[in-house]
Amino acid sequence: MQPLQWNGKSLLVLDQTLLPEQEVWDDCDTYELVAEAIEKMKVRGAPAIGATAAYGIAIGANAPDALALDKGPYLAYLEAVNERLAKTRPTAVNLFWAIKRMRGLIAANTDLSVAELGELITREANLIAEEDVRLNKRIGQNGLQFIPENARILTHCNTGSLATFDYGTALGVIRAAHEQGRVQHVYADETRPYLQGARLTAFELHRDNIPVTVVTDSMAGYLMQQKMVDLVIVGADRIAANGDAANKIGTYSLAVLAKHHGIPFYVAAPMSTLDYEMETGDEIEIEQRSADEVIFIGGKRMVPEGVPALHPAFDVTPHELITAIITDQGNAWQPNTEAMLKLK
Ligand SMILES: CSC[C@@H](O)[C@@H](O)C(=O)COP(=O)(O)O
Repeated sequence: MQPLQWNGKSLLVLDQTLLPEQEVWDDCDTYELVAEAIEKMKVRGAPAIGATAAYGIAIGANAPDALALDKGPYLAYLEAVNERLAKTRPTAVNLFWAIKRMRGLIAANTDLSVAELGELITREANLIAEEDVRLNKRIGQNGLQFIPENARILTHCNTGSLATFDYGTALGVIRAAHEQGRVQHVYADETRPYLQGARLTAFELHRDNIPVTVVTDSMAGYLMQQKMVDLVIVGADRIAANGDAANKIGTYSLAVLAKHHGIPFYVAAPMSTLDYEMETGDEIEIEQRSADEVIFIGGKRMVPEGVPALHPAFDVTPHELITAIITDQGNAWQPNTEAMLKLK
């Protein structure tokens, strides 16, 4: 199930905060509405955020008021659109990758008319979305070698169709392995506090008839101890030049547990998630979200009044804990700076 639908003028965004109970599509016809959809996590997952931002820029670039501007003010306005979208979420580098790509396109085509630029930007957004699906399928194929027959797989957060334009990254590998009959079972961590695993991964896999069981995040160690897991595979929001990988909070704990139990731990991501400008994961900004997202579940208070809560939305898994990074360009086995450079 794709999380976005482009109708040529506006972007329909499937509100993932309401899944699995309700399937509500928001019609975002201004770039501000697109920015808010990313901020409120109606659309989430690194590649999906990148594609959404690209469409946000296309919507901004083709707004009637904008098309009425002269070239100079139009270019300045486009930069304001880019800046607004860049402020939505800090950790997933795909957002900044998409904006950088649009900036480059605009800079290389300033000789075009305002209307032509608007059209060019829309075509680029469509290209980014289409490319995403193609790259995810390649990630799926590149990851197949790591999935044994009858694999019992543990995954975290949601890295599927809903987190991309379609197919998925880590879930793309699982999908590809399932197509070959290799998947015995998938355990989906519920992924507190947003429950992307329980609400979204379980929703997607169940719909696609891939056997899935939801476990709470704290059950992972038990599962590994009971020899119920053959491998762990997760996605990433930003991977530094040395292979350190930022992903949904709780990923690091899984990697430590996997190491302790001698279970391979894989990270799957498109090349647009690799940030060679950051030498190590220490440089990655971790989004700090509202404590209320931890304190309340479904509107019900879970923490006594007056007690604070923390909500770092991501953590960084050091490269030493990662067995291989799987990308559309190939895989980095036991990733380090040298292995990561070979992918570039
Ligand atoms: C293919 S998605 C990879 C990551 O973006 C995913 O694992 C993740 O951490 C998503 O976080 P989210 O906060 O739901 O946007």
